[in-house]
Amino acid sequence: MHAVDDGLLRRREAIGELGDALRLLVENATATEAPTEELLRAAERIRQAAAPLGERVRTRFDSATADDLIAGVRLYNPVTGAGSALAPPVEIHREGTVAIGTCTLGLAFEGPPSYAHGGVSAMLLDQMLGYAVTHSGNPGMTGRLETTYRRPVPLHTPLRLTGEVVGVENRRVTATGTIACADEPGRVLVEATGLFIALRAEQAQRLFGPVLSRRYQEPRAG
Ligand SMILES: CCCCCCCCCCCCCC(=O)SCCNC(=O)CCNC(=O)[C@H](O)C(C)(C)COP(=O)(O)OP(=O)(O)OC[C@H]1O[C@@H](n2cnc3c(N)ncnc32)[C@H](O)[C@@H]1OP(=O)(O)O
Repeated sequence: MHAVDDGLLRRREAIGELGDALRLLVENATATEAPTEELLRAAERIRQAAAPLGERVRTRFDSATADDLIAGVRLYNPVTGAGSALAPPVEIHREGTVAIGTCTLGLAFEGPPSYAHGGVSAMLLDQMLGYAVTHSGNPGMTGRLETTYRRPVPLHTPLRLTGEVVGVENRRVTATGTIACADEPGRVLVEATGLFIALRAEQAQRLFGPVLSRRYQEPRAG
């Protein structure tokens, strides 16, 4: 169990506030039919708001200070992260061995008119399967993801997602998942089967060693 001090808690709440504001901005900017001049004024105001946030930033090799990689706290995950403008965000909990996710997709996720983009559905399912795989105690990276689109996924409609591990064979973990409307969970819209590969120690070190050692071994410049 990791202790979370008040400062960190407050920062995480602030990141969630900013994420909410960004998601509202993205949805309104996608849905807007405001006059053209208003679009130009908004663009200028948004650039002004973005500037101070860009004054002190991290590189791809620095995890966010509010994250906890060991405990799996990832505030900018593009599917679940409270701080991500890209995330619906999906809320995930577990019911037995099954991961259950809930979200509603806005117009920013549109592919075919009024329905979700197929790549968005694949991203959500990759996350659901990855979550189930991680919590099964056999974490790995996605090696293959096969997605079957049975029916289009409606926007502005509460969705129910699932993810579940169905097989473990040495370093290969197979998981399946679904997307359905929350009010009709038995009617599958999209389903996926994924193969996740547990990393060898040497692979994990090569891929994630630099980020982990910068975060957990080297003192950070204040
Ligand atoms: C508490 C925390 C909670 C937090 C929750 C977090 C949720 C996280 C959610 C995250 C969700 C998002 C998740 C993401 O988005 S993960 C990001 C997307 N995935 C990647 O970027 C992975 C890129 N690929 C690689 O890095 C390597 O190819 C990997 C590591 C996957 C395998 O490495 P490598 O290529 O060196 O393989 P190996 O030599 O070790 O072979 C191992 C075994 O696997 C078999 N094999 C390999 N590839 C495939 C394949 N494609 N199909 C079929 N089989 C395959 C292979 O034959 C061998 O089998 P066997 O001969 O032993 O039988």
